[in-house]
Amino acid sequence: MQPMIGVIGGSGVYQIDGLEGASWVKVKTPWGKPSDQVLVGRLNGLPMAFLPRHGRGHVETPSSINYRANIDALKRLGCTDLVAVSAVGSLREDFAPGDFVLVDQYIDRTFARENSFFGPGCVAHVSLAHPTCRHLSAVCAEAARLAGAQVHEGATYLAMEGPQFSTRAESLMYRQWGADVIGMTGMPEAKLAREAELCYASVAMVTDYDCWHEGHDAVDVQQVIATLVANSGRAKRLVTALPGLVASDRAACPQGCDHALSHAVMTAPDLRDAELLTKLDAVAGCVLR
Ligand SMILES: CSC[C@H]1O[C@H](OP(=O)(O)O)[C@H](O)[C@@H]1O
Ligand SMILES: Nc1ncnc2[nH]cnc12
Repeated sequence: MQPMIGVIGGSGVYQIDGLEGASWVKVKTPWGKPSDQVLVGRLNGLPMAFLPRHGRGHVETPSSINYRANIDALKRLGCTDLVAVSAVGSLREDFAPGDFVLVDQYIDRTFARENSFFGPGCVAHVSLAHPTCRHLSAVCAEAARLAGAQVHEGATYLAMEGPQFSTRAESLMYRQWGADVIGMTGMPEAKLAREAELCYASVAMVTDYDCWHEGHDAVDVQQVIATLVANSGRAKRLVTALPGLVASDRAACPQGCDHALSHAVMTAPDLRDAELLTKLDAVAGCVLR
């Protein structure tokens, strides 16, 4: 099977360069509107899609992003692998602004977002023990090194609701909990990618030390933007390196991300809700049909 990489751009990443035959396409989903149109094209012969998570011009807040529509749209377009790029605050001394971090665990503190494709009439429980794809994360780490970044593999991402940044007491508590980085969008994005049986890697770009560090000013938007601007070349080179590192003939995911729903659906076939099954067509059609 030929892979197709979907890149989800975070704060400061609203466009990717170098796609051949690129065009912005409108994708309709049963979950409502995605954050924006999706840029589709080819990079070094591989089909790619790009969706700015907050929309071009940064219109959606972390809580107003329609995560279900975004993941559905990318799956509907044929994506097999998602690379999610995010700005994060660092909760540890050795993750410095400018560093790239491959997230492999989450603590989900979000509370005002739709976090599942499933529901009454089609109940499913996927495993999140290993919420990101190890294989795709290793590919992204290599791409980040090729792009000249300082890379840390393995980190716990604290997903907060926002939009305000944390209080100092919260920031200190998250450090005690063992979180390494903090952001506002990693969840439910990773959960939904798993439900949609997509390989998902989170490339977090450290922009600040949040507000726990005695030696640094508390985070503000200017700080985040300044670091993102300084890092934009590396982020672009990372994306450009991806097609060369992904096999053109894609084997099954060694971790089973592409079969996450195989034993997850609980609802008896004759009691499943027809309307919900129709909505699930793109994300889960292959196990429900
Ligand atoms: C501009 S600072 C806060 C903002 O940046 C991060 O966005 P993303 O994860 O999409 O890069 C953070 O999660 C907040 O949404
Ligand atoms: N310190 C921080 N907290 C939450 N989200 C962020 N995004 C970038 N820096 C952040």
